[in-house]
Amino acid sequence: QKRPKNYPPGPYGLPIFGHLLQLGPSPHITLLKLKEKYGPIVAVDFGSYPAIGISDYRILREALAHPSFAGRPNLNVFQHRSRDVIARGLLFTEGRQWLEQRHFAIKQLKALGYSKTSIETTVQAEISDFLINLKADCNRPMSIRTRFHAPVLNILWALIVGERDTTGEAAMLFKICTESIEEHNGLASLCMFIPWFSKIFPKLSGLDEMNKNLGPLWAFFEKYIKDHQSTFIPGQVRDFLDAYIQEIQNTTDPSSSFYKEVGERSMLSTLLDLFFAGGETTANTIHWTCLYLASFPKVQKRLQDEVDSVIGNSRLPALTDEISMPYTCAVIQESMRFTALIPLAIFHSTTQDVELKGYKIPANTMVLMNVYSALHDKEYWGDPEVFRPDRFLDDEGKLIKHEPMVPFCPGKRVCIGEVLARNELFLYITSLFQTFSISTDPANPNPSLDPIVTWIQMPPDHHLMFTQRNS
Ligand code: HEM
Repeated sequence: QKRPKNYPPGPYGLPIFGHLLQLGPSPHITLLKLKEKYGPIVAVDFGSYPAIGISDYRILREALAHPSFAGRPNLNVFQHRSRDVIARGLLFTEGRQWLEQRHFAIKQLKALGYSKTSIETTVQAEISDFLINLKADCNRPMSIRTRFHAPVLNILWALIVGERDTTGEAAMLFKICTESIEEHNGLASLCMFIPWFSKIFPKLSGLDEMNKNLGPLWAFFEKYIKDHQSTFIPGQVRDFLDAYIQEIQNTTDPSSSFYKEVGERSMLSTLLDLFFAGGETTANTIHWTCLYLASFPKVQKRLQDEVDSVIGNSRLPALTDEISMPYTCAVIQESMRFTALIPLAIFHSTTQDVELKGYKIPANTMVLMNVYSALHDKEYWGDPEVFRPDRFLDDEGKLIKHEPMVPFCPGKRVCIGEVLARNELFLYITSLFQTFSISTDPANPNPSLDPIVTWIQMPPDHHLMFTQRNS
């Protein structure tokens, strides 16, 4: 692709690889370093894909709000995942297809109460079961690596297929998929961005295995889809899946993403999107918060004091408590800031030629929204590498809004699960620390807080000890 005259500056790259090797295992950190020499908008090539990285929260907000930056790159893994020649669903699509799937998902999830207090009872029931299970394992160091996945997925499951997944099969299948992404992370990015690499080395690249692992997950979803199709009564929508089936039945426009077979493929991909986007993210944020509070006992004690004085120990935490618990909210905010869970958001792409801060960026340029750079901006935060929830409170103890706080990427592609995630985080964190004190493993009292970087920043494996309070 020919670059326009005032394309953003950037370092020299290698033939074939572009800057993939230079960007290393933590591209968000490398982009921050490149910012010192080239400024906040820097050109880097991801193998065959020209890309720009944006590492300034003001420019990030401007780009995220602009429709020309709301595309997604057309990568082979997204097509494989959709079992089609183009990506389907809503997470990795753009244009009309994305808008249709996004509007539909938001409308239906709203109708099912996902952003309202009506989801509270479902979350509380899930948490109660989760706490009972945890009590059986308390007072000894244990790995919590995948502990939060099943309860978080169950909440989505209840919304989407109308029942809890009591078998734990969904959580297990997701675990296999995420572990294989983790295992093949480096090579997988080579075959994502240098497509012929995966054709020559399908085994080595890990793409084969990742696709193989998706098979049982697809089959699992298909079982539920078939079940719903055979019991669906038109006009009687029980859950998200029913609403989708109804939409497919009502669609007569052959160019719609809900039309017939395309509609069925879109349904499967949208389901996968909701579970991947909603499960891993929320479960890992709860995990990170437990790790931070075990590592910083004074913060934990202050949070527990607030839980004790506002909620006590004779009832379950409720969403109405949030307004009286600014310190707890500040801890959750700081946990999301400190973690920068999705450090480069999900790759964006320009949908047409566009100008940003005087630079010309052609259509189909991949855009790396460096969320990490905003959440760790040294000039703004002063001490971004310190875990300090008080930065979210003013002198009167009220919550402060900060412009660089963009963990959900406000703008055209803002996370559709933000409210659900925030509600879940509040209920999980308050319930956990109402019931338990969490400490580090005496054999490893200062566990590493360095993340394992894949598309998200995962907590390293370590052991924590849960001790029941007021027992
Ligand atoms: C702490 C939890 C969560 C975090 C930090 C988070 C963060 C994000 C981020 C950074 C994006 C990318 C936005 C962009 O591309 O600019 C995103 C997209 C998305 N999230 Fe979340 N998310 C969380 C929970 C959830 C939940 C619970 C759901 C389920 C309903 C969900 C569903 C989605 C979907 C479907 C998208 C794609 C939106 C689109 O491409 O238009 N997320 N999320």
